[in-house]
Amino acid sequence: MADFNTLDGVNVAGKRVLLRADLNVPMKDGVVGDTTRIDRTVPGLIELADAGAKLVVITHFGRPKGQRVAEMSLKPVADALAKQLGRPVKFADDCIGDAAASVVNSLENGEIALLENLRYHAEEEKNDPAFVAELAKLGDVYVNDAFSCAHRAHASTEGLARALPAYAGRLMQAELEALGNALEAPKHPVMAIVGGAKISTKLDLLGNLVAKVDQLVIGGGMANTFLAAKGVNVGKSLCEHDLLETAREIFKKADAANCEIVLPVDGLVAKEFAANAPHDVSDINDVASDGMILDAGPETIVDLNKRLESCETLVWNGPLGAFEITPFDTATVSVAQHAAKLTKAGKLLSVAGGGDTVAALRHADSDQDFSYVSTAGGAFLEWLEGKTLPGVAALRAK
Ligand SMILES: Nc1ncnc2c1ncn2[C@@H]1O[C@H](COP(=O)(O)OP(=O)(O)O)[C@@H](O)[C@H]1O
Ligand SMILES: O=C(OP(=O)(O)O)[C@H](O)COP(=O)(O)O
Repeated sequence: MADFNTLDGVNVAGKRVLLRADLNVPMKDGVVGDTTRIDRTVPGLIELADAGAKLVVITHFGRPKGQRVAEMSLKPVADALAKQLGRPVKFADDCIGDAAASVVNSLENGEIALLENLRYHAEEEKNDPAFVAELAKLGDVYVNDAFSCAHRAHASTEGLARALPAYAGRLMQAELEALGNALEAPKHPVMAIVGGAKISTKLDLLGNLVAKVDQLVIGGGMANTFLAAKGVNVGKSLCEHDLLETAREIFKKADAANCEIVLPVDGLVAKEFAANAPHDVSDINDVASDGMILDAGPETIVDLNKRLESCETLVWNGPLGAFEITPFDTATVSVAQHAAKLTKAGKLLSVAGGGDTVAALRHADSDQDFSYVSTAGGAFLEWLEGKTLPGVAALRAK
């Protein structure tokens, strides 16, 4: 039995259900680029709406840092959500105050509304009690269906669970069950691939992850900080130069835990971040000082695919390159397809997660063949570390 409150047996008819979803989806030119997070949220919303709830969906989008950044409005997401639901979605252009209240008050049983980006208010990430109270006014019960945000102790993921009767949504429940089944006692050797661009928020967790896995492949933008920590010149590549000491600590922890850290040996280097930008294959020690490493190179790809063949389990968060722009999707696509092939042949258990990682696997046409694809990236890695996730802890039976 789950050690958190689920929706089983909860009567939501006529109640205002404040549901925290994660609709932080990849967006391209103002249009949702990958609907996985929406698709996975929809069945839980339909269950609640059909049970007669007045459903108020709240989510963040991007990192606007408390500002009303127009490109981070949820309006296009409301349209995509309505399309996937096959039902109308009312939209309020603020998540608190009169704008939110008037939309919520207009809901009939079974109707659905989406409120504007929670992170337009800096108080959201601060888990500010007054902001929690403002949000709590909009609901009779709270449902957290955002497993991919459960590693954040924010107002909408943690504070609200303390302010209202609180339950795990169906997606949250399914994610925890599926990850538990797949990875509670993973078969070794275990390889983790961690790439992507959220370096500062993911770097710390790598220090614990090295104790759980046999090989840690660091790729994408994340790799550059580790390469720089080893004295490699990464030119103008995405790199957090103030985190080099943290990266060095992780090398030490990996050594102590007998975990091999695998870094790229070559890269595709371009002078601009653009599709089809002129680029060279460069040895990792010869990156031009005005160049950016936008993908792993061919030698690295061969090495990673070979390593995968002697692994039993793969966990993956974060693409190996800027996969949205060709040809910098090459490494991600190749490794995804190889892992999918090994999984299909019954030789590998593969679990991947993260908003962009899922989009990358779809782009590689490999998502169907992975053993499990989670909507979560950072939260999934923190769960794997064995950390208590604040968003889950707050749902524990009280
Ligand atoms: N070498 C790189 N340089 C710049 N950006 C990169 C690089 N490698 C990957 N990225 C970017 O990382 C982003 C995904 O990172 P992240 O958000 O951490 O993944 P996820 O959403 O799956 O957790 C993608 O937009 C991709 O373009
Ligand atoms: O996309 C998300 O996480 P992920 O990149 O780890 O998959 C979540 O929406 C959390 O977003 P955040 O990392 O800005 O808190």
